Amino acid sequence: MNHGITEEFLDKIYKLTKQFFALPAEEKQKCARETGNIQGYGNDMILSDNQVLDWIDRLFLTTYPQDKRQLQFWPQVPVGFSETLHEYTMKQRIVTEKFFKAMARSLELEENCFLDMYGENAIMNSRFNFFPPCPRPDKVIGIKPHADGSAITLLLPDKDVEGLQFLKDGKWYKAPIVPDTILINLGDQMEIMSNGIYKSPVHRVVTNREKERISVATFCVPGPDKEIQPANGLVSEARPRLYKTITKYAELHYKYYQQGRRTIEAALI
Ligand SMILES: O=C(O)CCC(=O)C(=O)O
Ligand SMILES: [Fe+2]
Repeated sequence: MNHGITEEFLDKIYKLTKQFFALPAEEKQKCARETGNIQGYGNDMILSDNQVLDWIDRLFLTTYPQDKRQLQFWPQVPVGFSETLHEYTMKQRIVTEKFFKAMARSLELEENCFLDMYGENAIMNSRFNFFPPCPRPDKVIGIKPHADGSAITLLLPDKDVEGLQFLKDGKWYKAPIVPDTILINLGDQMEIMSNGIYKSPVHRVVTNREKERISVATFCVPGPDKEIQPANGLVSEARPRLYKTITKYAELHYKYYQQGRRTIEAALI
């Protein structure tokens, strides 16, 4: 996609992410998540005793709106990390707006139709993922199968190491590596707004024995005050409404994810 973010800039994010995860543990711990808080650095959150943990370390930061930032979790090292993340966030805002408008036009809807539902108070969360080499890739997964709970996700997958796979017709397909490209993944809330015309794909990340892998996913989530529902123009007798009106979907999503269930089922009429 022609997103107006240069390859050099994406490369900078890629390098800073690698540098952050390469820091000694005690340095990363300065950004450590506190119990009950999703923001910060840590491994997979534990919600139940029988949960199978994902093979992953991550740094999760709310980047937008700016007053939702918890800057105590933003790394001081590597130098430039926080400034670059701020810059990336502002660039991503522009991409998001263009994308929602293009999606509306593609369905012959009024241009701001999705953007209005997404809202002025929409939230952006950036998750920096690190998958260490895994001695048992046959047994352990990096991120369990899921569809994103966002409206859309801007994803920067690793430039060199594969791992991301998409499910189609019961089979897993590898996402090809395309360096310095933002992959826009549709989340469940886009599926709902489009009344199921666009689907949020199920995907997972597999581990490998030799190489570490990183990725940066920015989840673009409608404002907590917003009601998300199929756009009026996409509901007709021929195509009845498929989804309920939902709010705060992202909160529900995490619980469903850890139980290995698809959240979208909760939204189906
Ligand atoms: O690591 C990747 O390529 C995908 C990450 C992902 O699916 C997620 O963070 O939701
Ligand atoms: Fe995902």
